[in-house]
This record gives sequence, structure tokens and C-alpha cells, in this order.
Amino acid sequence: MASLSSLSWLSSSAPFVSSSRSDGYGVLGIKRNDCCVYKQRQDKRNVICACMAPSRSLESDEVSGAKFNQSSKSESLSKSFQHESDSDVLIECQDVYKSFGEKHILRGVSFKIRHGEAVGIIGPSGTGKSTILKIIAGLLAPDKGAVYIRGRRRAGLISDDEISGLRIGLVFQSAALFDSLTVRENVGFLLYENSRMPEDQISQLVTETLAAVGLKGVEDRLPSELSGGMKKRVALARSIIFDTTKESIEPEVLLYDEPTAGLDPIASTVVEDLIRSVHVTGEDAVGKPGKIASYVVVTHQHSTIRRAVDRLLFLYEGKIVWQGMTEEFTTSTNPIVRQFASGSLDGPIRY
Ligand SMILES: Nc1ncnc2c1ncn2[C@@H]1O[C@H](COP(=O)(O)OP(=O)(O)OP(=O)(O)O)[C@@H](O)[C@H]1O
Repeated sequence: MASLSSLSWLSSSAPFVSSSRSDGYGVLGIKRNDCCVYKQRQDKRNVICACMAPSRSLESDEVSGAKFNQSSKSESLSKSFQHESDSDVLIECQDVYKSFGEKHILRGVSFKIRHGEAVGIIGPSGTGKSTILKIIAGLLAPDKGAVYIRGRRRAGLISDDEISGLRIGLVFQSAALFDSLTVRENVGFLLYENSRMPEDQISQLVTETLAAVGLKGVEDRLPSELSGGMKKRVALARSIIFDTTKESIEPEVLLYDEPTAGLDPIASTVVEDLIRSVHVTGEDAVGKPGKIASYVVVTHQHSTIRRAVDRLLFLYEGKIVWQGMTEEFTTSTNPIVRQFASGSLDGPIRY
């Protein structure tokens, strides 16, 4: 089994989509419980990718963690939390703790992601937003607490045998394309490696998926020949491509780690709209409904919060200290949220 240290390498350079499948592979050909070697069929180029082996909250828990919560408790229990049943909960983090050495990063994080939701995780730098995404994706295991995937507890890291029925994809901030593979090979990576689809069918599907994210005629380019925004679109195409020969396609939750970081305002808008378009409530670039059941976006950008997200979770000092609908963010009376929304140096958040 790969060690914890493999994570930093993985997160900076390799694509990742996890799933629990009966064939022993995660969605991107990541061999269960160990590392795998991806051998390209035609030209024998090899890409080695490694990954490590790997919840429920009450609404009152979600807002009880911080001393600044009380003033905003009523807003935190607004329309987004008025659910009668948990039958539509896809992912739940329940009282999740995570430390790195002496650094106690997550100290009791609880929240639920429901089918059809577009959720943002915000908060000051270093509060553990990316860490929580990696825990949901199964790249990191919590020290304490639990992650539930469709009501079933994830016991270890990715590809738990007993968990199935939901694909969880993580789109890294860096796009994490394989530099030596063409766009076609990057987007079709999983299918070339891990499906029975003929190559011409995969190629056709790659072209259609690229069209869905607004890219045409770039199949034979290398990542180095693309702009930053185009790379992010290719990464998105790679995360939404499905094996169309399978009888049933599992719903997918996509986790985006700072998808608009480093982009100019217009390129950010394109990516934000793209994220919306591949969601079940959206319509992709060729007019088809999106396939992503729910998504979670970690972001610092106000435009992304406004444009790509419906509900927000605010992570601070290891807990979700506020949550609410996006439109409630700027009117919140919570001192932490007010300071963060205004960018003020005065307030409870200290740097
Ligand atoms: N694998 C690791 N080993 C040691 N420390 C880590 C590891 N991963 C994250 N950390 C530390 O945990 C803390 C939280 O990191 P994380 O990337 O989750 O924060 P973040 O909220 O996403 O930050 P930012 O908004 O700046 O991207 C940081 O102090 C980081 O250095």
C-alpha cells in the first residue's frame, strides 16, 4: 500500500476519480489498495499512478461548534436544511477529525451533501478545505469520525468493497493532466485502461465529451499546448466521461478544488458556467442535461461562490461554523462570515 507521502505527489500530478467497483479498480484505473501501472495500448507509454488506501450529522451539531455561531443559528437553519428525510443524502461527514502531526486541522466536521446540491466550502487558508475533499474522495482517512456514502460507512480509503453505487470524482486545482499524453488520451484515460469499449468508440466519446465542455479539435494536442482555462476544461471532461456500454451509470459527485484559481475573470466565468452545465440541473455545451448528481467546490473566489454554488459551508478552526444559502452569505450577521465576506482585517479571524 502506498504511503501517506504519496498523496502530495498524487494531488499535484495525477488525475483522480474514485469509485468502488467490483473489478478492483477505481474509476481512473487505480488498483484497489495499492498502486497501479497504466499501460497505454498503442504506444506502450506508461503512466504510473499511486494512491493510498481509505459520515452523519445533526443540524444542531453543524452549527454548535464555534462561539460565533449563536447569532447566526437561525439563518443557518434556513430553507436549505428543512429536509424531512435523509433518503437523498449522497455523502455525509460525521464528526470528522484529522491531524497532521501536531496540527489539529479538522476537529469535528459534520455536514451532508444531498442529491442535486451545488455546495461550496469556504474559509480562511489552511483551515482544511482541501483536506476534507480528500477525505470524502477516500484519499485520506479521518483520524476520528466517519464518512458515509449513500448511508454506508466508508471503512477505509478508496474502493471499499462494500461501498458502491456512487462515483466520487476529485478535480484537482492544477488540472493534473498527464503531460506526455494527448488530450484524447487524458480524457479517455479510464476507458482505454478499464473498459471493454473499442478504441474508435472511446475516441468518439472523447470528442463528444470535449464538445460538452466547449472544446473542439484539440484531441491531438498535448497539455502544454493548452491555456490554463482549457486544461481545466479537459480535466472536467475527463471527470465526466462515462462508459456508455455499461447497463447502468452510477450517479457521480464531483469535488472541485479551487477550479478557478489562477484564471482571469472571464476564464473563471467560463469554468463556473461549465461546472453548472454538467450538473443535473444544467445543460451542457451541446444542449444535453448534465450528468453530475451533486458537486462540492472549494473556492476563495467570490465570483465562483456567486455563480457556481447554491449552498455554502464555512470551515473555520476545524469545524463548520456557518452554513447557509449563497444569498445569505453577504447578509449574515455571523462575525466570522462578515469579516470574511468583507475582507476586513478587523474581526475574529487572525492571520
Ligand atoms: N499531507 C499533509 N501532511 C502534512 N500537513 C498537511 C498535509 N495536507 C495538508 N496539510 C496541512 O493541513 C493544513 C490544511 O491544509 P489544506 O490544504 O486542507 O487547507 P485549505 O483550507 O485547503 O488551504 P488553502 O485555502 O490555502 O488552499 C495546512 O496547514 C497544510 O499544511
